[in-house]
Amino acid sequence: MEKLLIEGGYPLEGRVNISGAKNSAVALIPAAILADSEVTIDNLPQISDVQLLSELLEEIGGTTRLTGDSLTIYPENMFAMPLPNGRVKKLRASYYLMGAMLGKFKKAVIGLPGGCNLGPRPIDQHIKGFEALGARVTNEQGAIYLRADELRGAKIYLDVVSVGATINIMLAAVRAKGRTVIENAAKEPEIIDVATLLTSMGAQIKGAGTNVIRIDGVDSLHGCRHSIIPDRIEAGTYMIIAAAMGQQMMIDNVIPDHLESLIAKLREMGVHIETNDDQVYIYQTGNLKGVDIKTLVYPGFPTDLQQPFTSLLTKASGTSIVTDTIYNARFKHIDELRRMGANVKVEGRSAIINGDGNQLQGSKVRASDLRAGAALVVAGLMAQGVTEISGVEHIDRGYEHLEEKLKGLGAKIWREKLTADELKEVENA
Ligand SMILES: CC(=O)N[C@H]1[C@@H](OP(=O)(O)OP(=O)(O)OC[C@H]2O[C@@H](n3ccc(=O)[nH]c3=O)[C@H](O)[C@@H]2O)O[C@H](CO)[C@@H](O)[C@@H]1O
Ligand SMILES: C=C(OP(=O)(O)O)C(=O)O
Repeated sequence: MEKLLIEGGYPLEGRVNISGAKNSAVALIPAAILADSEVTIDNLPQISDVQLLSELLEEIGGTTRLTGDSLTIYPENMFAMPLPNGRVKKLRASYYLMGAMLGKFKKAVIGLPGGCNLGPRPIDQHIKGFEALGARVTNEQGAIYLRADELRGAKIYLDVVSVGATINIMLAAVRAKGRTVIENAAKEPEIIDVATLLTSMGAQIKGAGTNVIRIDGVDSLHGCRHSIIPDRIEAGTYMIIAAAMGQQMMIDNVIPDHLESLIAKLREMGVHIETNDDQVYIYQTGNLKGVDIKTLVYPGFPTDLQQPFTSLLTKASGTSIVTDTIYNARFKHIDELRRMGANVKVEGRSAIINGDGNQLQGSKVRASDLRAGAALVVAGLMAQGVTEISGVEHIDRGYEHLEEKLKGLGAKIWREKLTADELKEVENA
């Protein structure tokens, strides 16, 4: 196990290139199961979630070949191998194997997913969707068993706007007989990306990116080639880093429209931002003003940027209030920020940050989840002295070449193995 070390306080400058989106990649890879010939996915981020999913496709009989940032998936020999345990438990997006395998084989056994511990993360809407399509679904000792004689299109109203349920139902419905209508669907850009891949495979999907998606099932889907959209959460993280420590930073390979809510909030804080088709330029701003944020479904402020944004707010003047309406307990980073000297507390569903005159100090902290890790990286870059972040395996789930990218901007960041004592601490935690 490893830890990240950051010697903070250095101004950052230069360009950083954004990778393909984690939350697209992790749905596109399972989607390839539905094809009857090879699927190539370009602009793939090198992150551990992607590696785990490639291995899962191999477990079910597929072959994968990674060339640079392109993954070719050969689905011809895949079969409905039960996956009740093992890798499926190590990431959230393994739940997409349910929709894809149900669509292709009309059966699947998939262990309940892992992923970031953000409080309860039910999958009842996924199951409601599969059942509406005609599947029998049972939960047996922590694994979901799905079976259908045939899948039939249905009208499905999601009680909660869910990215995962919207994509999972699409994956199964593209092979159902007749029309499926998903109402109150999520509208995230990653949903459009998955619909684009499925359409290139021969699926009939209308309305992805709106709250009503119509899918007309087809008998078979073929291979194709698809390039993943840029990761708006990685881009947002670097924009936050630029606002915190950047003198002049150019962020390349971004779709600025995907980040309107963040851009608006950064401007409200006094950050200077210019955008063009696929770049965001941020330059030194001097004093930052505190702002309030409330996370919402897309196009609202993304919950996945709430944690790194909180770190930035420790530097802003006045009091800021951060409310997460998607995951109201997504505040595990707060105690760690306090360890670094931040004046921040959690009250109910909100974090209250008082940034006045507060200089963070390098400390030993632990990343409890992916974006808590990103928050601690932002804080470490801002802090005086050295910050040691353990729990790096969470960060590796979602940030490609983090140290290289930050070093390219002038950051002092490196990785070391945990000492024997630190390993013991982790084991006992
Ligand atoms: C792999 C992936 O893409 N992960 C993203 C996805 O997670 P994920 O797909 O798990 O998140 P959802 O959009 O499903 O969750 C949104 C809200 O709906 C609730 N809910 C969800 C499903 C369900 O069946 N029942 C239910 O009550 C959740 O508890 C949460 O409060 O969207 C989240 C919200 O943007 C992001 O934080 C994650 O990065
Ligand atoms: C919560 C996240 O990921 P996952 O849903 O994969 O746990 C995230 O990307 O911030």
